[in-house]
Amino acid sequence: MTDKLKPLREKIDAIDAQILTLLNERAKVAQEVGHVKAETNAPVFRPEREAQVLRGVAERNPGPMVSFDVQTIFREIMSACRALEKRVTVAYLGPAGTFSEQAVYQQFGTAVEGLPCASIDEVFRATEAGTAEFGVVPVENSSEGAINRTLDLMLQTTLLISGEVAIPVHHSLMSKTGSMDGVKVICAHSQALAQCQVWLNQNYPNIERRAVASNAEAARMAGDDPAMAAIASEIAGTRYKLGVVKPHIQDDPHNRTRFAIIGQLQTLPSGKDQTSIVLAVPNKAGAVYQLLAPLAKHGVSMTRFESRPARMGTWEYYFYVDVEGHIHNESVAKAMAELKDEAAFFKLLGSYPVSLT
Ligand SMILES: C=C(O[C@@H]1C=C(C(=O)O)C=C[C@H]1O)C(=O)O
Repeated sequence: MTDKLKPLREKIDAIDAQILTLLNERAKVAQEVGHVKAETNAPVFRPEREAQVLRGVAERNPGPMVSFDVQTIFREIMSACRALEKRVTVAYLGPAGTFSEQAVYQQFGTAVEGLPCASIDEVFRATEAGTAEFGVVPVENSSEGAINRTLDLMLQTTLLISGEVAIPVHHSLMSKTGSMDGVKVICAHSQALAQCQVWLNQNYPNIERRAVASNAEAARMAGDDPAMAAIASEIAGTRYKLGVVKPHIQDDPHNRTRFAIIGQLQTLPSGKDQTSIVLAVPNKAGAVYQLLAPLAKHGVSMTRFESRPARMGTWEYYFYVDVEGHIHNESVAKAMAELKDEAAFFKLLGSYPVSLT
């Protein structure tokens, strides 16, 4: 056995030596890119370029490595290279261990400076103030729909959407002891409680459910108090030394949350992009139908349509619309210009690469 392994391990050692040399060659070029950018004060993080690199390695991947894993590795390589130019600071809904933190790493890799914030409002404030160059905020969940606070803040902010990232959301029931003996309350963010309600009704209908600021906060509380259980990610559970009572209790096994990367950056076209806008229409018959006509006219596909009450005491709405393509594409630009003319209110939220996952 050892005789057979020895030459194979020598092969791996030789390949690793080559990988190491190549990684550092790449890192040196990234440093040069950093110097060029510093001369012109150009942005360090370029989401469109990173999306192209990640799509490219998946397209060219000959296997046997699966493309998802190749992309994970290249994301980390780019993250480390980028950190040699400058370590980007990213605000997110904390504390550490939340799905928002996972979304940060999914987009930026782990060579970033995370800035955990107490609320979605604070993520916007920290990014607007420049304390963080980017913020990561939840936009919608596949089971529960829009994250209304984010949509409302998008309306007011001067920031743009620079990118998006979707992550699978798996909730686990956890407690200090790993059992439900003596547990009086199950804590989680209200969204997580909603995403697990069928399972909770079937399994623990008589235990009180309490909504807290975040799942990670619930995990922290459960770590302090054996009478509390938490619904959170297992990452958060590990952080607060919880035992798993039952993994993956979310009602939808494909539960996902989409996050927006917000910042000052207007991302350039990557070749596979999306544009987000907010609109309001005059209060008259057929207005919404008419409003969307420019999309059909210019062959622009709509991928999302969400409404929010305008909260001005009347039955008026803001419409959050995502379309395929970048504002620098002629058809999208023309459709947007016409929409803007027609609408009672129009705001471009940004154009950015479609998320890989
Ligand atoms: C090297 C660059 O800077 C960053 C790092 C990248 C990389 O390592 O490939 C890609 C884009 C940027 O976020 C670049 O802009 O090309």
